[in-house]
Amino acid sequence: MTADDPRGEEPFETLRRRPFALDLTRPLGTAHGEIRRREGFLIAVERGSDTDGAVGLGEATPLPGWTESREECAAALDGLDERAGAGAAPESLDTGATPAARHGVSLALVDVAARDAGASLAEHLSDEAGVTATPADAVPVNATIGDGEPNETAAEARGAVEAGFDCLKLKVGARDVDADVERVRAVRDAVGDGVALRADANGAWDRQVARRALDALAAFDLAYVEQPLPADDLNGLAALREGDRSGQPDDGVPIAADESVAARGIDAVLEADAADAVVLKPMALGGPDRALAAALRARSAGIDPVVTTTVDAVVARTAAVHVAAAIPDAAPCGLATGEMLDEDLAPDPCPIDDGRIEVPSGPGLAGGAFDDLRRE
Ligand SMILES: O=C(O)CCC(=O)c1ccccc1C(=O)O
Ligand SMILES: [Mg+2]
Repeated sequence: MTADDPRGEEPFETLRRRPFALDLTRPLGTAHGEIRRREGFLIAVERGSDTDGAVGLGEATPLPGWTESREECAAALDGLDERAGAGAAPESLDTGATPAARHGVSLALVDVAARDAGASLAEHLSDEAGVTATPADAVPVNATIGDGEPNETAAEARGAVEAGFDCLKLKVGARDVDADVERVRAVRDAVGDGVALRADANGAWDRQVARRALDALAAFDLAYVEQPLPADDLNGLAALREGDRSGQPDDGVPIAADESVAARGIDAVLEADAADAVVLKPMALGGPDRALAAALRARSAGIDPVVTTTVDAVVARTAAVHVAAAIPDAAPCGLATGEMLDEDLAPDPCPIDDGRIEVPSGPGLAGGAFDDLRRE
């Protein structure tokens, strides 16, 4: 949108929201219990006197543990109806307290702004963030494998590699360390050395157990262990990175922070030297703009950003693909979560092929792909 475009001055007067609930095909087993169902709100913003029907689309799909509850999200969105103009909404929503609500509204606004500019969301977000590199046409993704028995876990891993994934993320921490070590061993044996393996403990361990787990898992050449300690234990994460078995820096299993970033913020995680990689969930960080800003801060600190979802519906998943595309040379991202859902809000404009997702060229989220949702 250009400065002399009068539409740019016009507030978004209508903000609509529609609740949805989507079941997972089968529960995703994590150390925090099973994720079975995702409930959220589809958001649409529309200019008051628009004649061209420009509608921006967003999604707020809260997941307690990473974001506010559904009730808190609904209350935050309800509060907006009383304010003048949805355009000011992201600023009036508290990123820390209600990140999913802010995600929903800010995504809808950046979607319509990108559409006005004839740009893809990735192009628009990278322009706004001052990224000079052209967004990627495709992003590499990891397969996500939940908790299960060793043979089940290995079979899923083999299936993912056959489908073209060369990076797998396994949930750990739901059973004792020895059992998880057997699961990781079974997967490594099944897929061989050419596949990158990540493990996600979702904060299940204390410092002593985490040390033991990392020492035992060192044999399997893991790309990283995600959130081995509770979210708030930044000093514990830093200590795990320091005190590996060999005592040699850079010789231990790398550590990724996920819940810590949502709970404490990217700056605190970077300042504490708590991680080698950071897992960024736009839904938990208050929106695609905030997630990209966090990714760029991590990058400039020499820490790898990895964009993932909270098992969101298709609108938020597509937005997360654009965030990943805007990060120069992003590592494999946790964006292959659409297939976990039994049904979705619309057909997926981002199919996964050979471990990669092609980024929709736009405008906005995905050109006309969500036109039915915009009209509802
Ligand atoms: O990162 C991935 O591969 C998929 C996303 C994922 O694992 C996840 C999904 C929902 C809630 C939490 C998490 C997590 O990363 O801990
Ligand atoms: Mg995680």
